[in-house]
Amino acid sequence: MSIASAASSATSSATGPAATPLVEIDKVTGGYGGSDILSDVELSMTADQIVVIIGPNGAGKSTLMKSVFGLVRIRQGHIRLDGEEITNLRPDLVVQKGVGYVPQERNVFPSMTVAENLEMGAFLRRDDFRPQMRRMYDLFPRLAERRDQLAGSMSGGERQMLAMARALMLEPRLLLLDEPTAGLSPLFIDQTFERIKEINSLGIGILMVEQNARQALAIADMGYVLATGRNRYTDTGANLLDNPEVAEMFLGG
Ligand SMILES: Nc1ncnc2c1ncn2[C@@H]1O[C@H](COP(=O)(O)OP(=O)(O)OP(=O)(O)O)[C@@H](O)[C@H]1O
Repeated sequence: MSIASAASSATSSATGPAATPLVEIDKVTGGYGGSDILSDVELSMTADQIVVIIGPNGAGKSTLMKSVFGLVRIRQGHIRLDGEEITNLRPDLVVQKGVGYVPQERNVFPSMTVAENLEMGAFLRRDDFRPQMRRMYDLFPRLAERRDQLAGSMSGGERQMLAMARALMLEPRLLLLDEPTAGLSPLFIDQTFERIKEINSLGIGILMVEQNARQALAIADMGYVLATGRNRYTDTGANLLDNPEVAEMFLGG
């Protein structure tokens, strides 16, 4: 499916009378090995939304993202993608269902060029992926300029762009971003949030964890505050920014 057709189907499903959520995390409890990190966590979003997860260090934000991607053992509860059960599905199968995941670190192949990284991102495609590659170069002109440069020699911000573009090569309907602005300069942070809005406007749902919580909530349709593996606050991004308790406890006053 092209990005354009993904956009139109996402828009119609999100605005239809009984829109199925793109992602539904339904009372999920789970973690690593025998110990639970997440307890009864709930989250729901549609394909037209940007949803941000914030919370203190160790709250389980990355674990929640990983649980959608099949990297965490879910002991109780369900995760559904467009109504289809994906609870504990293997990551390679989650990718096939249309989920892209950009982890916080080690998200590009440093010894490969930009172009080779994008080709690697298209590994599951049987069709001609070059049109999508051109779309990525349009979306991230910086990558086009540096297509023959080794990813390992690029700046942090450029690597983040490449990691996002690589995840988009399979034209996912959901993009999971774990701290996409971590370690970036203010200019790159602004640019990254702009790109994220642009990707979302193509009909791709964005679920992201962010430490730059104020800026992330400012572009978010919904925000989820997690603390000690549980839902603490759930509201629109704007309302969370306006909530004095949230500001004091989770946004640094
Ligand atoms: N692979 C793992 N095996 C065991 N425990 C883990 C693993 N990854 C994370 N944890 C633990 O799970 C808890 C939640 O970690 P997680 O990375 O989800 O938190 P977070 O909210 O994303 O934190 P931060 O903001 O610091 O990145 C922490 O106590 C962490 O030590």
